[in-house]
Order: sequence, then structure tokens, then C-alpha cells
Amino acid sequence: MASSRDDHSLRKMMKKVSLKRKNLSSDTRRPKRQKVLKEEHKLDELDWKVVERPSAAGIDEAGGILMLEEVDNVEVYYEETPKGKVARFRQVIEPKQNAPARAENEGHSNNHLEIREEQADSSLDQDASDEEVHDVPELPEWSGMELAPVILQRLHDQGFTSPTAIQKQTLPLSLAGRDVIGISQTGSGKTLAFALPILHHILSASPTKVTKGHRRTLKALIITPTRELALQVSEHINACAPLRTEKQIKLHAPPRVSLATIVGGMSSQKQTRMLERGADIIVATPGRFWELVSDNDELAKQVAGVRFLVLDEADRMIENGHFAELDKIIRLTSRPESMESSPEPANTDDDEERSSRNIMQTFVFSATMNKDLQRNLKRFKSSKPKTTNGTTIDDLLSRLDFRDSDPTVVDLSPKDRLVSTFQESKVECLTTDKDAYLYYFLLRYPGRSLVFMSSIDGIRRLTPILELLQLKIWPLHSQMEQKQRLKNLERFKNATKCVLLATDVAARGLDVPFVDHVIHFQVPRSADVYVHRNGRTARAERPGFGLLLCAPDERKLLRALFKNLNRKDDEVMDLPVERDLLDKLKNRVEVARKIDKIQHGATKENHDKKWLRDAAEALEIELSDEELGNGKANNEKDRQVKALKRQLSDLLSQPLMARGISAKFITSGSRPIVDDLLRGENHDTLLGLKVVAAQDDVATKGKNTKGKRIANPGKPRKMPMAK
Ligand SMILES: Nc1ncnc2c1ncn2[C@@H]1O[C@H](COP(=O)(O)OP(=O)(O)OP(=O)(O)O)[C@@H](O)[C@H]1O
Repeated sequence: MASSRDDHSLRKMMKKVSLKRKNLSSDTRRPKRQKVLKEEHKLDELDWKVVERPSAAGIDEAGGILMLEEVDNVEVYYEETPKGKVARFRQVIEPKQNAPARAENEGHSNNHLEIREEQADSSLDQDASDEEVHDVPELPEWSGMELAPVILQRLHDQGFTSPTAIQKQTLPLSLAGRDVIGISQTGSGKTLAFALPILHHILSASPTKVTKGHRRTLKALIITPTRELALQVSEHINACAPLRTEKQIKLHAPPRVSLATIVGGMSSQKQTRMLERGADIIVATPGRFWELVSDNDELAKQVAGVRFLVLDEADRMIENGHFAELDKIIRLTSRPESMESSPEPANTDDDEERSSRNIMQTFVFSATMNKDLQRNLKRFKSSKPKTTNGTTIDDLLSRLDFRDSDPTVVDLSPKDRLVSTFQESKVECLTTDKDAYLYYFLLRYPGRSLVFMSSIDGIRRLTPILELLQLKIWPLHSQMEQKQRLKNLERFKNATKCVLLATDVAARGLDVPFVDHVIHFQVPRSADVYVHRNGRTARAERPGFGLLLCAPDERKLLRALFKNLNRKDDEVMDLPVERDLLDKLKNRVEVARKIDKIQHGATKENHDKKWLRDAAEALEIELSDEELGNGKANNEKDRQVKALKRQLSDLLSQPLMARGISAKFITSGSRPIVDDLLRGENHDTLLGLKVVAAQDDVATKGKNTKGKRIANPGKPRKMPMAK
């Protein structure tokens, strides 16, 4: 430690001396009038730089914009060409005080970037002391890990005073250079379990000198199955990386740890630029990353020499149609057959490459991974059936070239695969009644609810109905634009009483704090999906609640699901439902459905009519109002919608009273609501009911299918929370 400090001071001194010398010599050489250079560039060649944003993932109020870039000193002018006006861009290179006239003296062109980076680089060295943590926080629970002080500081800042179980068990292994397969329940902190060793490795090395022609070497490649998860993983890593001082930001000093997020749905040109600048860590989804790496030999080389390879939610990766790309990426990180058996590099010119290839660490994490697979790992190590075309998780793991002869499997998943702070329940009802039960649940237990549906069409059908019922609801599915997906996710994160209606694109890994309820509108198709969906609530030891809506034709599925989880379906508690209220809500739902049906039909018709109008215009024929559908039928529909909307608004304005409540004499009913009113425990919209958490209501009133009360229905424990 002492010697590294001495080294550091020495470097600082030397830097000052060399800076002085530079200034001195430049003063003597600086010409009186400096020439301003103007150079012609293509849009992509300009000196773009990423703009600091409040949220690391960039998904904030700015409308879901993923990344902002700006460029200084660019003149835009227009040139007349045979094809019309074309915009041209000219970078204006003004001489800098600290690095004057280098372009002229050394004949360099386009050295603006170089000058800026050189300044940044010197500032990094000068500022290194700012980055140091002077008072390493006392975090005894982390002490055995020997993590870099700045990481401890950042963990402390986030209130992470002790490692979670999976972190405690895997970090000593990964910090000791081992390959790790980590399996632990949803929300148990797996992201930092694989991210902290990577950050520690980068921060323990001396900072990379970022100058033109010398960019960062890629240290870690993290692959995740969905875009949202990739952005979230980046956000979690950034939250543990050193903060930049104001001075460093002002001087455009490069960050100590540079991270690039490469996902589909955003400009690949921007991502290419980011990669050209170089990054220590890349977090990516397989499709887009393969698109970029297959076109870029330099990047492929970097991937081949990567120090850490991480597959997050590995088992999902084989499901979502990107297996082929993932396989090709994995192949890049594999050693050629000749190197596999030589743990120590031979003494050749390629020594450096050989040694980096031999020490790559592989981390594979998920909340679900079957036991056979874990047992099979050792078999894979020896047999490596790399030529099979199947797409099972076994197959995926068989393709990984673990450098460790004995990768360690840390499996902390609970036996019934349920998080201990999670309470589940179910409602058995007709398919046609599901909308009403959902509406009932959302009104009865207001909170942040994530509703999973098995089809995009289902989401398209239900969203407008719940909107008509005046719920705050946003859809999320793969056919939406990425920007809109992120915007809706961010809205969901920031509101309190709201609903996100999503497909399984939101089932894995998403860490939305304080999701109160997960509702399965249909019985999920596998136990893994059920586990991951439920994992969006009850995270980091907080309480959470899950509700399954099961139609008669789904009963068989339900039984199979619970059998898979080693449980009986009749152990699951039924949600207690106030039937009177449910009936009233059914009326509202019915009217909302009618309105939507007419409006939906009208939208479709308008779409068809637009096509007809356009065709008629192109053929220069005139169509009558009747033919264009502008006639009586349309007016009739408008009238119907107006009447139904009036009816719905009427229904929505009527108070919803539980059985046994008198609206006129609130003290006379069979329910003691006055006390609740006085204590402020009354439900806002359902008169006569108390405000109660769904899990508490189920625990006290719930019965199972056989009508039995369960003595200890697994009431969620309240645990100490991280900030
Ligand atoms: N040591 C810690 N102490 C307290 N909270 C932590 C700790 N480590 C991580 N967390 C928090 O716990 C939450 C869940 O972490 P994370 O998203 O990594 O879970 P996960 O195991 O990857 O879940 P999933 O399987 O659903 O992807 C996050 O909000 C994270 O910031």
C-alpha cells in the first residue's frame, strides 16, 4: 500500500514537471496568430462525446432517450448537388492553450480529439487523489472480501452494509479467480455478485491511459437476454463504480471505469462510436452485439482476449431466439483446441494473448437452473459436445470454454423455489370474468402492480378497457418501440398506484423497487416463468404478493405447474373476494368493454377506409360518402359510444359500498366503519373496507380450495431493508 502511494506521488510530480516543460516550450514556439483549421467530415466521423445524464441507463424523464451525444465546434453548411441540397459538416479546430499549434507543428490533422483527451488524461493523473477514498467506511461484513476501497465506499453510499447470501458465497471464489455458476432466488443480488469482481479487477490495475490510438482494452463482456435488463445491469454497475469529481467532468476526463451498453432498438452508429472509443465493460444483448462484432475485427479480437465473460439469466438466453448469436459470441471467447490443454502459456510471440485467453473467468448466473444441468457440468468439461445444434441450457453450457478445470456451482435456490417474503394466492374463475377480478384486485389493493399476460393481443385488448376504468396503466411488450418501452417502464417506476401490463419481456431480472403485486392473468407455461415473474416483487427481502387467475381449462396446467414446484395446487390460498362489490365492478367492466369494442371496430374501419380513399385518389375516381363509410352508420356508432361513456361515467361516480353498509346512516350498518374512518384506515374507493395489504388479507381471511384455513400460511416476514 505504502509503495503504491509513493509511486503515485512520484507520478504526480513527474506529471507536473512534464506539464510545465510542455507549457514552457510551447510558449516559446507559439506563433503570434494561430490558424483555425476547418476540416470536412462525415457525420459519424465528428468528435461526438457522450453527455453526462442523471440516470446511468438514461431512462428518465427525457422520454426514454437512451444516450445523448454532443459535438463541439462544428459548422454545418449546405451544398447544392445534382440530387438537391446536401448538408456538410466542418469541424473547426481551434488552437488550445495547453497544447498549442500541434496541428501545424506536427502536421497532424483532426487533432481536436487528441488534444482534449490529452488534457483529460493529465487531469486524470492530477485528480487521482480526488478519486481516492480517504475514509474507507467501516463495513465489517464485507471485510473478508478485500474489495477496492472505492467499491466499499459506493456500497456504503447505497446502504449495502452486508453482502447478500449469494454475494457472500460467490465473491471469495470469483475474487480468487475461479469460474462460478451462481443460482439463487430472484432479487437476491446476483448482479453485484458477478459485477463486483469485475470492478475490483479494473480498479486494482493502474488507470488506462486514454489517448488517440490507445484505447481501453475490453475487460468484461456481460450478456443479458433483454434490453431492459442490460440497461439495468449497467446502472447497477455504474452505481458501484467511482464517482467523477466536478473537475474531472469539466475537463472531460475519461471515467475510471468505462462501460458501454449495446442493445437493439437504438442507433447502432452511436454504439459503434462508443465501442471505437473503447470500454472496460460491455453489457449487451446477443443480437445487437453480434451484429456489431461480426463487422469489426478489432472488437472481435478484444472479445477473444476478454478477462471476464458473464451470462446473466443464462437459461432465458436460449429461449428468446438469440441462441445462434450467443453461440457465435461464445465461440469468440473459446480457445483454439491447441491452447485448451496448456494452462501455462508457451514461450511464443503470442504469450500475452495466450495468457489472457487462459485466465478468462466465466460467470453464469440465474434464479432457475435445473439440478441435472448442474450435475452435468463436470461431464461437459471433459466431453465438450460443441457440434450439436440443440438449444437447451445444457447445450449452451457445453459450448462455454470454462478455463477452470472445476467450475463451482453455488446453488442457493429454495426448495419450493419461492422467496420467503413472498405470499401467493389464486382465483379460479371463468375466462370472461378475469377482467372483472383483475379490476377488483387493483381497486381493493392499490399499489404498484405488474400484470403478466401471455399474448401481445391480450395486452392490446385489456389496456384500453382498464384506461376507460380510469386506472393508471401502461403496456410493455416486444412489438412496442424501444423508446416507448423504456418510457413506460420509467413511468411505472415513478408512480405509486399503477399497473404495468406486460408480456414475459418483463419477467426476468427487472429490478423495479417496491413492486407490490405480480398478477398472472393466465397460468404461466412453465415453473421457471412463474418463479421469474414472481421475482419482480418480494425483492431484496421485501414483502411481495402474487395472484394467479386460473380459468377451468387452465386447471390441468396449474396442477402441472405446482407439481413441478414440488407442491400441491390446493395448498395455495384463494383470494378473499367481496362478491357484492365484484358484481358492481362487473357492470363497469361490461360497459367499458362495449365502448372499446365499438371504438376498436371504428379504428379498424377507418384504417381500411383510408386505404380505399388513397386508392380512389390515385385512380382519380370519386367515391360517395356511403362508399367511404362516412354516412349514417358512423353517426350511429358515435352516438352509441357517447351514450355508453355517459353510462360508464355514471357508474364510476357511484360509491362502491361493501355489503352491510348504509350510505345514509354510516353508524347503522353491520360494519363498524366510523372507527376506521376516524383512524384513517378506511379504504378510499370501497366504502366499508379497511386498507389492508393483500398478503395480510389472504393470511387472515384466505382459505384454500378445499375451504380449509391454513394455520401458518406463510405470512411475509418483514426484513431490514437496504436504502
Ligand atoms: N448487498 C446488498 N445489500 C442490499 N441490497 C442489495 C445488495 N446487493 C444488491 N442489492 C439490491 O437488491 C436488489 C436485487 O438485486 P439484483 O437485481 O441483482 O437481483 P437478482 O438476484 O439479479 O434478481 P433476478 O433473479 O430477478 O434478476 C437490487 O435493488 C440491488 O440494488
